[in-house]
Amino acid sequence: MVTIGVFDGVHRGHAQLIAAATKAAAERGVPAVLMTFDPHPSEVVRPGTHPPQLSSLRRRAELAEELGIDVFCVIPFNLTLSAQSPEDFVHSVLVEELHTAEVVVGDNFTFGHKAAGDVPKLRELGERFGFEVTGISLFGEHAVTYSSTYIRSCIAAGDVELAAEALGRPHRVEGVVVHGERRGRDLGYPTANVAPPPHAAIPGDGVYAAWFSVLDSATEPDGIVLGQRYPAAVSVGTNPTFSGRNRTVEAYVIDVNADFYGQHVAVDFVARLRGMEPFDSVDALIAEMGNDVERTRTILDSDG
Ligand SMILES: Cc1cc2nc3c(=O)[nH]c(=O)nc-3n(C[C@H](O)[C@H](O)[C@H](O)COP(=O)(O)O)c2cc1C
Ligand SMILES: Nc1ncnc2c1ncn2[C@@H]1O[C@H](COP(=O)(O)OP(=O)(O)O)[C@@H](O)[C@H]1O
Repeated sequence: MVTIGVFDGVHRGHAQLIAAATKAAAERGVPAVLMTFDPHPSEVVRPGTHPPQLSSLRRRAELAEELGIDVFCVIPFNLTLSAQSPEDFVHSVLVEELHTAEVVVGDNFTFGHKAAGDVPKLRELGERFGFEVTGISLFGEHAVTYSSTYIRSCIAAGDVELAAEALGRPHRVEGVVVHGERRGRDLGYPTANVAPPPHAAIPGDGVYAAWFSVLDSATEPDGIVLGQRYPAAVSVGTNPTFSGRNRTVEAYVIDVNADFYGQHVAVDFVARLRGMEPFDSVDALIAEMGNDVERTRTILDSDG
């Protein structure tokens, strides 16, 4: 039993598809296989068009496993694969490699050269090669169909609450903590500057309440439990008060004093507090940061 797609974000629509796939696998007594592609097909077909990425491959694998997928299979996407006809793709990958008994996909699934294959085409090929095809209707709420594209636009607009509703969890930005301008400490708010991987979907400039966690580490920071979430007030932007140029993601971890440099960390964006502002004075910025921290405490207290 195979389900196929990019599955970026593993959102609630994906979760429904995966639920149908794992159920079908259990009924047949076969492993539930999720087949995905890397790099993103659009980057291969039209270089320079990589969409902002909601989740790393590793994170997608973790989330798929939590949802009951047995085998997470990554097909290296390249021009040769993109040039395959729908028939060749199905024959070489689904039939010869995986001996698929059933394929579960979303109703909008397309495959093969120029996305010429669709669900009816897959059904036709299923009849020819002897596998069943289940098409799942797309899931949404409040008059929107949940999709990776929709969630990317929520995140770009800074609406992390809407993104979280569609994802079923807050949007996560992962990265390594790097050195910044060494200003935070003097302001009274040291910030862990998170350097995300290329293409990561970063919320629009602003200040956010978020959960911060250290993911894995050779030397865990003093007083920090790996994987545990800590409340943080997070700034995304160029620090216009200081006429900064680089866009940074910086987390002030509340009530914590630890050395985060070099750590692999995650920031889970829960709520947007305000926009990024150029303040007239450093004191005005510090006062506003104090407000941000108090609001973050309140929001995350009720978030559990
Ligand atoms: C909660 C919070 C809110 C912030 N809001 C702003 C802001 O509105 N305007 C701004 O210029 N910088 C803002 N910053 C960023 C600070 O300017 C930045 O953290 C400080 O310059 C330290 O930079 P450094 O980490 O490179 O040393 C904010 C930072 C935090 C943690
Ligand atoms: N509560 C905290 N939240 C974030 N970072 C902290 C905290 N306490 C100590 N730190 C440490 O301070 C560093 C940030 O200090 P800062 O003065 O902002 O310098 P820079 O931005 O140049 O790294 C973080 O990378 C981390 O190692």
